[in-house]
Amino acid sequence: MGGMSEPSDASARGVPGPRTAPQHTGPRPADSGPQHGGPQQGGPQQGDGQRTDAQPVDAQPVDAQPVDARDSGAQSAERSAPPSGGLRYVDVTGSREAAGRSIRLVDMARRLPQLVRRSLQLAWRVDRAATVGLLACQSVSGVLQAMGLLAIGGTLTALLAHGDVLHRLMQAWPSLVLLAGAAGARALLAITVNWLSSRLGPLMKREAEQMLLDGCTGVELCAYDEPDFNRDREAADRGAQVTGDLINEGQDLIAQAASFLAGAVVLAGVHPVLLPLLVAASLPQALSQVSAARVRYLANLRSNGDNRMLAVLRWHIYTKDAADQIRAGTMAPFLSGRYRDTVARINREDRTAADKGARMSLVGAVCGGLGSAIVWAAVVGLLASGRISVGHAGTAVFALQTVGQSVRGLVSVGSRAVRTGLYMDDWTGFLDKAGGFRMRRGARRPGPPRTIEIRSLSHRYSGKDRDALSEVSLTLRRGEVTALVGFNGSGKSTLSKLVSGLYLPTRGQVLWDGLPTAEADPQALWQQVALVPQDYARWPLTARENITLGQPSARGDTAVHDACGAAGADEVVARLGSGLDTLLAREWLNGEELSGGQWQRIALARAFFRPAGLLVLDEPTANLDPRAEHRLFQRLRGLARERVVLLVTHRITNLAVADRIVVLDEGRVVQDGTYPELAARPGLFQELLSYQVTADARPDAHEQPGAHP
Ligand SMILES: Nc1ncnc2c1ncn2[C@@H]1O[C@H](COP(=O)(O)OP(=O)(O)OP(=O)(O)O)[C@@H](O)[C@H]1O
Repeated sequence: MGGMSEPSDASARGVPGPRTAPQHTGPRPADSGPQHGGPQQGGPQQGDGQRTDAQPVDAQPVDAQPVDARDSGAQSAERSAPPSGGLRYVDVTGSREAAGRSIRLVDMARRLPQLVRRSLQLAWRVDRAATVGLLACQSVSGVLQAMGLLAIGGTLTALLAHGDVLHRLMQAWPSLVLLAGAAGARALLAITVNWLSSRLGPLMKREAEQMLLDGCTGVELCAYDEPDFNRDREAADRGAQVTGDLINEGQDLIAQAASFLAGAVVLAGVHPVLLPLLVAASLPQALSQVSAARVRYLANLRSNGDNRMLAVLRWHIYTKDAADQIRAGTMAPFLSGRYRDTVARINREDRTAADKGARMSLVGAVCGGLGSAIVWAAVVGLLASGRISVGHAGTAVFALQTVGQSVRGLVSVGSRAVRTGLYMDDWTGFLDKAGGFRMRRGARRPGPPRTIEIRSLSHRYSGKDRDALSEVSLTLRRGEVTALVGFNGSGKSTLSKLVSGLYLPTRGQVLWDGLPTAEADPQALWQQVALVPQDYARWPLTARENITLGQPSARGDTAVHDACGAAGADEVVARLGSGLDTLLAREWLNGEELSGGQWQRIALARAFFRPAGLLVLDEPTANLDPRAEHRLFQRLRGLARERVVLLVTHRITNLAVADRIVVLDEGRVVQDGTYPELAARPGLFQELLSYQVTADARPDAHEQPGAHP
């Protein structure tokens, strides 16, 4: 832990990113609210992904994959972007580009009702009263707008009629009262709509996040080995964050549509030719707006790889994790240079898009101006030919303005809503997809295992062309410590995860007292698992919570102290300012930082605290000092008395504690026996032993480097 780690690809993108990071040392974008050590860069509004009203359609992120993972379907424009020193991100499916190209007027018209429905569904789920209130306010507001426009007509007709001024004013006053009343009521309704929307937006966002979290915790662990799953999960996280915007956009759309309808009804009443004429005249401008939005969107899409690269660079430049290495390695000029080159490419892309968008807007504005001139000419023509009265002409002026504004508003809000809808698609798509990985195992609840039988087990990770484990058969027993040894990549951790039921075997079985892990209730099974993985979590929680994992024992702190004693973590806790109540987080989070070895002791205490029938220790002493390591191995035998213990370690000399040693090589069991047996038998174990003994015993091991010739 604590080494240089890259941000997740979503944290690297220029859009609202995920807030998920398993450990407080891990990277995460800055939009994640209270952070525990993640990057302060990036965040939700980076680079081209800035979501502003002024820029209605922005970047859709592409999906981070190493460049060689690109498939033939990747037709993304990112291919043409110059690589950023080898590593770059590509859209493996090209789906985002396709989605971007689909921003057309007709697609918008098709998608908008769907989006409004979707936003209302989610709103209904979180707050029915507010949803009903919103809809009611919008409907009433639309009706009032139509009444207001009609009242304008009545007022103008009365004021422009023949007769004395007093009489005309007397005729006009009911319409004037209606006009003022409608305007006042609409203003009040607008405030209410605003209030209800701001109440609903955050609720919807949190609900969407909650649904996503539930979706994620309920999937098989193997899902995380699927590139598609990871890509979709991060995209979904961004989608969850924009769900709150959808209510505002949905409301804007409803308001604009109501305003359009009100104006249209009034305009149609003035003269039937005016409405179609106005809509036809507004079309070129609407088309140019949508085209300009598409150009910006696609340009942002082309820069996405570079934007992600910027976030990766920022992460490494900003954070403490790499700060020492940047200094000691004098890397700052190199990293800044790469950052500057990447920024220059993005700027070029932005400028081209801005120029093209401006040209399109200009053409649209000219066409719009011509269209308006035709409509106004029609009004004048109708008035001159006596087909409409002066009062009607006045009404037409206001209605024309209303309809024109709402058409422009519909297009502008529509393109924003369509963009939000694309993000939302990622969210809903993921929730559906998570179903594909959702845990569907049996319902039988295993107790503490007496034996765990691994029967002809093979396992292959997704996308790999060879098995990580092949035809492994062995039996683990309660009261025994079984050690797994072998070279890096020989399959030790994989086997420990299969034994723990975290993975299900591709072939063969893991049987807990005869019950296959695939048929056991996973939650009940994991109640019986105490696991210290190689990369254990450093939860930004109190020391107590770090040990109990939020599941305290009936024995209270006594059980916690016992576990600490067994793990050597009692010394760590004793030095903490507030003992078990100390927050184990970085100082800027008001916590206390621990060293790597101190963390490892806490992780061990966590496992020893758990009343589980299987204890799995994967490299449990990698960070421990020799004394702590020695003590741990001394205690292991006692711990094994009531448990099945599986130990993965490279510390061969400490293996004497194990009842049985299983040697793995390239996913196969090549040796199996006690320490004395294996030490005496030629084979891989002897070889491993010889390296360690030789390294420790080498006379030159303790000499000064300068003493060598
Ligand atoms: N999540 C994964 N997805 C794909 N391949 C994986 C994954 N985890 C491990 N592997 C592959 O499976 C093989 C076995 O890995 P495993 O982690 O089990 O080895 P190990 O013996 O524990 O290694 P080490 O001693 O380095 O910890 C390796 O080739 C590794 O690349």
